[in-house]
Amino acid sequence: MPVIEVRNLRKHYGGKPAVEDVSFTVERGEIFGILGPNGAGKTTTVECLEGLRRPDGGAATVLGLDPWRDTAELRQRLGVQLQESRLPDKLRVGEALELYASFYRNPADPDVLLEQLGLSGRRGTAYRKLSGGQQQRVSIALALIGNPEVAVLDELTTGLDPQARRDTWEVIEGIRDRGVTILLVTHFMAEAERLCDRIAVIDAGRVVAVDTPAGLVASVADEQVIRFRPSEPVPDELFTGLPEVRTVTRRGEQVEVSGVGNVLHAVTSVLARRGIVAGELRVEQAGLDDAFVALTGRRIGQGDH
Ligand SMILES: Nc1ncnc2c1ncn2[C@@H]1O[C@H](COP(=O)(O)OP(=O)(O)OP(=O)(O)O)[C@@H](O)[C@H]1O
Repeated sequence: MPVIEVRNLRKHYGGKPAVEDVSFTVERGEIFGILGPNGAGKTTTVECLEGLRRPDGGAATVLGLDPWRDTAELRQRLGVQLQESRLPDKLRVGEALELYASFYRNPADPDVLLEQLGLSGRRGTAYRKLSGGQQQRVSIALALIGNPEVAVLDELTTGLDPQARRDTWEVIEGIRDRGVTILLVTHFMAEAERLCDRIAVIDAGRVVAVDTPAGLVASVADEQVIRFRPSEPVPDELFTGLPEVRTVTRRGEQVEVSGVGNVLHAVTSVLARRGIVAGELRVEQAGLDDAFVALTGRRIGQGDH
């Protein structure tokens, strides 16, 4: 039996759709990613799984339980890291863990958990005195203090520097190795690619693909991405009219053209005819980032390189 099963989930806020049609299943021991741009409906989906919101349509079960009806039972078995979870500034790390442990039937040993998360020296430190990465690890510890079978981690590494982010990824892999199934909400491509066994790509309240990171990349494997800085402004239409071109995106002055076949020749020819020089020209095979653009027509995870 899957650990999480979501079928045609739907949730509207005041008539406005947040989740239109979301279906996926998560198997025991997986790190399953929900990837999508801001406002895609990721948080609403996981809030339905946590019993915090009642779906308007469809069905969801977690560990065979109905999150809305069996909330009390589910809370004992599901760990939740809240988005931007904040604790009272003066609360010490050890106190926070003891407090949260008291909510559970069968809590983890706070000292063991702090050791596993590299926080054993911080037991007596006030929450506000911790670095961003340490605060994040405390919020992960709080999600795990009830010894959950499933943990939902929402925007795990948002706001962390690259080193703290990599350290956190190692922590998550360690938790999975202990047998905890993890549902990871993210808009960072590198995070999804590195950590997730499978990913549901969500856009505008709908699942547009569910696959392994490699499978998602393979779906655009014949695609190339050309990046360059034109010597003068060029309109998108110059490229979008070419049969080889799929998408045109811009990052500041840089133009990114993705396409298939001999797209490089097509792009450089059209530029040459106009006497435009393509500075800093680079050609790359498609990655998860590009698979996402191909699936949704949009780019997310900027700055995540
Ligand atoms: N309580 C609410 N009341 C009304 N609208 C809401 C509420 N919560 C979310 N929304 C809207 O529902 C849509 C989906 O939001 P949701 O937070 O689920 O997306 P998300 O993918 O998690 O985005 P983010 O990455 O920004 O958290 C958005 O358009 C959002 O503005």
